[in-house]
Amino acid sequence: MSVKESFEAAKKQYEQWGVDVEAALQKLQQIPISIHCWQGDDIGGFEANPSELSGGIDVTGNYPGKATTPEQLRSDLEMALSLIPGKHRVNLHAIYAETNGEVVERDEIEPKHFENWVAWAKQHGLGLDFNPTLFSHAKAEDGLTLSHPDESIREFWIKHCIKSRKIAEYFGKELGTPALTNIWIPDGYKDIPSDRLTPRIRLKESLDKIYAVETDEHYNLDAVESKVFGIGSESYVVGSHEFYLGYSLKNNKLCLMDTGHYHPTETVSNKISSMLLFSDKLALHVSRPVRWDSDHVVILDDELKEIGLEIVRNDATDKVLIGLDFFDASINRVAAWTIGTRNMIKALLHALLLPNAKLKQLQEEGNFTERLALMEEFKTYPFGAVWDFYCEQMGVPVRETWLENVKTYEQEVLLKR
Ligand SMILES: C[C@H](O)[C@H](O)[C@@H](O)C(=O)CO
Ligand SMILES: [Mn+2]
Repeated sequence: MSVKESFEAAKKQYEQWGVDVEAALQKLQQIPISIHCWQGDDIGGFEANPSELSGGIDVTGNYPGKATTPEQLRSDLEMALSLIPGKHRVNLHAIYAETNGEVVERDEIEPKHFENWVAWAKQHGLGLDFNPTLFSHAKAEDGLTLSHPDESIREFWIKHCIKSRKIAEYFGKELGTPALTNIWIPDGYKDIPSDRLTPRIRLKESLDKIYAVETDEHYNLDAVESKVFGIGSESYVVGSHEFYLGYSLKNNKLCLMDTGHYHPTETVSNKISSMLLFSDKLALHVSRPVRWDSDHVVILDDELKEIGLEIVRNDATDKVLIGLDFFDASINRVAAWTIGTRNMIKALLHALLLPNAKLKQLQEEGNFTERLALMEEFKTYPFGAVWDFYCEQMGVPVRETWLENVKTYEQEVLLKR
């Protein structure tokens, strides 16, 4: 059976339950995923005076072919994007500035250092998102930045964040789609703090100063990302979930939830509906924590499907800005992007193909038997046939055939670096 024939047969099965498969595919095309550039070079960046990766995050593995120049990174991203159905976004960090070998301090970065990225994004019809980089730097060596007791250090990072928001605003203006500027800081303590409040007061004051500088919301949206612990901040993180949830609600910012930043049995999927009741938008970093915030490549597991469902059945595809955040250097990095991003899209498609209205109705009626029966039976509906058709229709390889493209690219490009 051809991909189209399998699709037609699958479509009939879904249609029996009132699922409009064509409409689902249309909708799916309109959901952008923000693909993080840092999977391609193990969060190295291109600064003229680079520092070792710090901030309590870690990339393990030594797979050959890592991108070491902006051109290589863009070429690798192009390769991955050619294997991923749909039009997406690329998420940059400040350390990906291009300064022609000149040392430009982080508090001095300008839009001109990202002109090549913008030209490239225009060429490929991509949106861009942005992150100030408050780690891998001498002024973050003790693990404190915006909450640092030393005012001059705080001021340095405040300026860096303001400059970053201006760069994102430039992205938004140039590309016609607002950029999300996400602030994540590593600040915290290894051991039990004697004062949890004072660093949080300082963080709040620093954020207030950053956001006192206005940007146009047509071009830049602001997000803040919390964390539960990191390497070296096991006992206390200044920017906890409660801190940023409170801050974002009070100050009309987006709360960004990273799926690796919560306690092991705490799920982000269960938070989305509550948060959307009190906030127009929220943002995600979809990752896969294995025992800790290990940032493994995203797989199509139950939690990913549940996240897709919460976005789709709550009609929140325009309200939840989906970004990815994983970095695995033990496998081919182009494959890592491809696997993780395709899985995120699969989770959304899976959700779009469920009879969500019917399932909601069963719950309202208290018919939990039928609710469970249908939810379980739909797990073996021919979702794969619809996914294959979507890939074919969008002009990207069907099923695992994309692996051949990656292997050829590895031989011809990556292994020659
Ligand atoms: C590189 C990212 O900004 C970083 O991973 C951050 O988003 C994070 O999740 C830290 O744990
Ligand atoms: Mn993250």
